[in-house]
Amino acid sequence: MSNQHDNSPRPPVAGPDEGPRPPFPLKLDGKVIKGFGRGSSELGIPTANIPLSGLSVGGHEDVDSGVYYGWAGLSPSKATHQHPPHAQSSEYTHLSHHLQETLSGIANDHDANEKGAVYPMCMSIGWNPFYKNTVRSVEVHIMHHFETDFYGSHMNLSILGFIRPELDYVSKEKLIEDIKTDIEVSGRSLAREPYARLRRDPYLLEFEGKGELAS
Ligand SMILES: Cc1cc2nc3c(=O)[nH]c(=O)nc-3n(C[C@H](O)[C@H](O)[C@H](O)COP(=O)(O)O)c2cc1C
Ligand SMILES: Nc1ncnc2c1ncn2[C@@H]1O[C@H](COP(=O)(O)OP(=O)(O)O)[C@@H](O)[C@H]1O
Repeated sequence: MSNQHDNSPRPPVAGPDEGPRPPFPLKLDGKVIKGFGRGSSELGIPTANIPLSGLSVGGHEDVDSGVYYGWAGLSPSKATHQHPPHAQSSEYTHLSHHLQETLSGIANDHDANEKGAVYPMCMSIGWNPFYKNTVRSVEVHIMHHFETDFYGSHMNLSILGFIRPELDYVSKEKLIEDIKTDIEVSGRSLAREPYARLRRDPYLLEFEGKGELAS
């Protein structure tokens, strides 16, 4: 965690091409709560926060801090109804045109319906050393453009791979640059068939009885 960002080139994908290797998929879920309000305003990259208790649900308190990728299921809300993920390839945020096309190619009718919606995501678990947070947080950037926020929605996460440890940065610009690279790496990693297929995991749209995990 005390690692400092350097300028070495980053690998284009993370995790084996054959598919997720244990402990992945890691599953965790929780209600979307308010974070520190920096994601959108300071970084231009909104991140949906879920309580850290979401981690203990699956017995993953010991999960390493760092950046991960996978699929996120969101319970039905105004946000998920307005823009189903397969509506337009350009709805994917911060991704090159080619990757937008690839990811929209693996979207299907199961992705957004009255049960909710499934999206590609890139997330950080940790202390945000750049901001010197004193509590650990779970922050998820969904690679989709939403017209409204979705606080209060339930989010089911299937984490399929680890990208990198948390780093400290000399500037906000360097942090943003690395998060954008994380998003590209996530898109490329998820587009591989063994990972793309897990978008249809029924768990992602199971929300019944999960309200008690919300606080
Ligand atoms: C993909 C991704 C990677 C991140 N990597 C780091 C990191 O290496 N170091 C760090 O201090 N914060 C990292 N962050 C966390 C940001 O600092 C955090 O999202 C920002 O503080 C917004 O927080 P807020 O939504 O609680 O306001 C990352 C966030 C995301 C989404
Ligand atoms: N693509 C997206 N990914 C994640 N959250 C998003 C996205 N688009 C809109 N949001 C909304 O923005 C909120 C996060 O905004 P942010 O500025 O990071 O504030 P805070 O950290 O205070 O919650 C999320 O909780 C969600 O409701």
